[in-house]
Amino acid sequence: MEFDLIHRYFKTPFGGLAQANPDTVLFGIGDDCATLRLAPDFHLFTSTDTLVEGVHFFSDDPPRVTGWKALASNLSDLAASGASPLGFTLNLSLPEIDENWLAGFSAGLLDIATRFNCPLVGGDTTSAGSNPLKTLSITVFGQAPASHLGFNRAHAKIGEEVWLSGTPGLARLGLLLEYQRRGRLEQLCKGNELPQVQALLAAMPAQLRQIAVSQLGMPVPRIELGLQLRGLASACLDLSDGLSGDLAHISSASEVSAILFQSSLESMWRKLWPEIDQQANAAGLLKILLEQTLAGGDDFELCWTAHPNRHDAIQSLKAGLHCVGVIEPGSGIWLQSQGASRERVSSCSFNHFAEIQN
Ligand SMILES: Nc1ncnc2c1ncn2[C@@H]1O[C@H](COP(=O)(O)OP(=O)(O)OP(=O)(O)O)[C@@H](O)[C@H]1O
Ligand SMILES: Cc1ncc(C[n+]2csc(CCOP(=O)(O)O)c2C)c(N)n1
Ligand SMILES: [Mg+2]
Repeated sequence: MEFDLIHRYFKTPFGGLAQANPDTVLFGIGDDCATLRLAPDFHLFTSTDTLVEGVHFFSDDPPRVTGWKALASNLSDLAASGASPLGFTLNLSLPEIDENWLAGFSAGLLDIATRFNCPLVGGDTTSAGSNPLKTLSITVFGQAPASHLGFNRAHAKIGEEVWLSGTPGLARLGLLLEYQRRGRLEQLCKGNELPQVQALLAAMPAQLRQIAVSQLGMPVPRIELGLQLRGLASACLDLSDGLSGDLAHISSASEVSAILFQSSLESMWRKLWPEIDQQANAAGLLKILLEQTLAGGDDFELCWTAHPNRHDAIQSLKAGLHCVGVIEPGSGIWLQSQGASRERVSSCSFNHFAEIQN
């Protein structure tokens, strides 16, 4: 039965993509192992990520969106390492055969796989047993020249600048909107945070709401940017848990502190939401926006450090890159306000064993 499924939903399209990459995929779906060829003098990069229904995606999410996001979150790890995609494997654990879901899921997966030239080369399909929820695991493979050793989290140095791509925090707004749409917003907001978050969501222009929901469901992994940052960035990671939690990985591995400038984070938001200053309580809205940016999650944007003499080269790579902070001696993450006072930011990574789920 599962052989039939694999053929119908996964082998045909991805077999096609694998055939389009004969120099890379020597053997794809159908054998005990897939065989991938690295370019001469290239290193293999690999990363794995699991999506669990109800934890990483909603049960009623369009399956196309779930298919896209499953591979996007893995490609984002390659991007953060400055590696280019070679292929991926997919492990599916399903409570039942839902043909509609499988058709949508494989369409979303094919879409992003084609866009990033990353063929499906193998996997495993099992029943979820008595577990009623779907679990999707992807392992992605990529390569980079041996001269590029990735961007080690321990390589941030004092005096370097802290950069962000896109607008971290946007996916968190998307998540808040999706919880609100399902009448479950209070599950994401602690204590008296709820009315402030409701005010923020109510003030968002319709177009920004759409962008936020799309950033949550269909993030675009920053593969090209990761390649461009080779030789420019020192430490780099992708933001999956949230800016404060993920940047804390760099500060603790590099034994430094990271100072984020409130004014730079606010200008980042003003570019996307220029009308915010016309709102009655603009300062209050910006404050909540910054809290969501720091606590965030699901952004799949890149965060990196680089020597200031690389500033112009980085700024000219593309639009939408923001220099938002600096690396200093010390430890932890700090938010520096306009008045020069500094507050330590408590790192609030997504905690799988604490957050309220379904
Ligand atoms: N069960 C495990 N066994 C071995 N290593 C693990 C396990 N879980 C996580 N790791 C490793 O721990 C490190 C941090 O894992 P984590 O999943 O937080 O990665 P990340 O890149 O920071 O986040 P994300 O995967 O969401 O992008 C990674 O190097 C990962 O390979
Ligand atoms: C339905 C639903 N509820 C909550 C969230 C938020 N969320 C789940 S896992 C995670 C961090 C990264 O996980 P990991 O560390 O496993 O990569 C975040 C921010 C979501 N995406 N969907
Ligand atoms: Mg990562």
